[in-house]
Amino acid sequence: MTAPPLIRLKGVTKRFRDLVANDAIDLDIAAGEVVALLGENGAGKSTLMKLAYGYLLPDAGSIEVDGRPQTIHSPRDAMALGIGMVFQQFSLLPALSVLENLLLAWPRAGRWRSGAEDEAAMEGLRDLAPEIAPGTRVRNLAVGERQLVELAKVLNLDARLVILDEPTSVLTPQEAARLHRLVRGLADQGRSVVIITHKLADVRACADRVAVMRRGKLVDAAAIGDRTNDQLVEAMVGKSVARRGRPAHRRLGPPRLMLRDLCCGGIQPARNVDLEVRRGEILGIAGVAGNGQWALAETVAGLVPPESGEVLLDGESVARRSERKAFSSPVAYIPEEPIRNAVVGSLDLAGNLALRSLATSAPLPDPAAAAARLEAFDVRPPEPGRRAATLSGGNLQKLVAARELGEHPAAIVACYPTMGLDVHATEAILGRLVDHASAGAAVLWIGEEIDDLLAIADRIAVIHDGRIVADLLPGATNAAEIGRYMAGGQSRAA
Ligand SMILES: Nc1ncnc2c1ncn2[C@@H]1O[C@H](COP(=O)(O)OP(=O)(O)OP(=O)(O)O)[C@@H](O)[C@H]1O
Repeated sequence: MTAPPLIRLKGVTKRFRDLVANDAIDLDIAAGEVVALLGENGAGKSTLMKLAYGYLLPDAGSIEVDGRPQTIHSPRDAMALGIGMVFQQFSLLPALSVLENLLLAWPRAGRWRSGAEDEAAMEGLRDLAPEIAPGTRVRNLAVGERQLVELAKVLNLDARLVILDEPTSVLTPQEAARLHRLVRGLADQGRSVVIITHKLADVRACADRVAVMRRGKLVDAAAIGDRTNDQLVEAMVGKSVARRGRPAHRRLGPPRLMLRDLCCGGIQPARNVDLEVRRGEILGIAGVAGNGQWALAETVAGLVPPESGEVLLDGESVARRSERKAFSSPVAYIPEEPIRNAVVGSLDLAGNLALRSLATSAPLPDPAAAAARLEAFDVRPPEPGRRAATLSGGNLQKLVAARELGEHPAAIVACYPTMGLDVHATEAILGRLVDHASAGAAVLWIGEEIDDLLAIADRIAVIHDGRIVADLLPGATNAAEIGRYMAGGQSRAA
């Protein structure tokens, strides 16, 4: 007799009012198996895994663990069954140290804290990331490091099934490779992993099997060796996606956005940045997260005043000098983690589109215009009156793009604008950046995918430790060279 799967979802359905987020899904996950869960934004992946994790309850269908029916009422129930989940938004407390965060979730905590307990709580993390010191405050960790702490927290709960929700969207290529090895290591120990991802590289590197969702339904499930990448993309979006490259004959005009000896403060500052972005140019900035990109972007976008130096747009200073100016900056801005930094979850979609107008007392766009904007950016569902917090992660990202890229900005600062987006939406957003540049905008694009930067940016600057260490032409460099500059290996001025 064959052993039952670790978890079996049978006819699982979840509705949010009239929206069927999961429609009679059947899915088995065996012990020791890595399943990649794919699907376009809003397909229902996170919802399905939240059902397995007891964060949501199904409206119909059943869940079996080790062959026994279970009602998983809460994450606590899930953890008792050996099911753990690492979310897109982390649940660590930034003001506490790494060790304190691990102890807070430590299931075998005694009445009094002991050195032995500290050691045991840290043991898992030591295997994952020996370089992370227990006393470091979480707020001082790079985002990739935070994710490893979060993962250690889940593994400390003796999880037999680890669910990872888009774990590599914020990681550098090197960190992603480490995570892939780690996932394979977990499978070798007999643990199961579900990895929700938009990246086919993740699927190829570590999955045994793929399951593809589309509009709430499971549309394909197969061994990884039985599907090509083209087949997977087609299963996800229903049609093949044409890649757009750099337009061959774009004319670059005079410098439009100029950063002059710009110094930006903060925990990860940027120092003495001199950059020019010409009219019609897309300047890509590559770098490992936490090397000053955040400070640079917030300063250029006019949210934070510079420590020194200048930001000029068409010769005029756009650096923040007053509170009021922060909202009236002419620079369109997609910040890092837009879900946390650029959306008001309790406001409806129309309100979020109008945030700049609300802040500057400009007239509000009418509801029909808001609906048209949501349609144009493929925000699903495109309902202006819907509360933003009910959108999927990728659709929230599209909402911010719809606000910032919907008009005709003279300059754009876009931080990781395609993070968490499916292939289709990624192409749409990159296409918008190209179109704005073609119309004369100066685009500063802080990117996560080196291949995308190489394919689309006109120039790539690399930031390391707050300084621009290289200024490269895509035709004269490659991913390996950029990776070396990102790691601080060398420096080269343009
Ligand atoms: N709490 C909620 N209330 C109302 N609708 C919701 C809620 N949570 C999710 N939805 C809707 O359910 C659908 C599926 O969302 P889900 O987050 O599962 O998608 P996803 O495939 O994980 O997307 P992404 O790749 O963008 O993260 C979306 O249309 C979303 O707007």
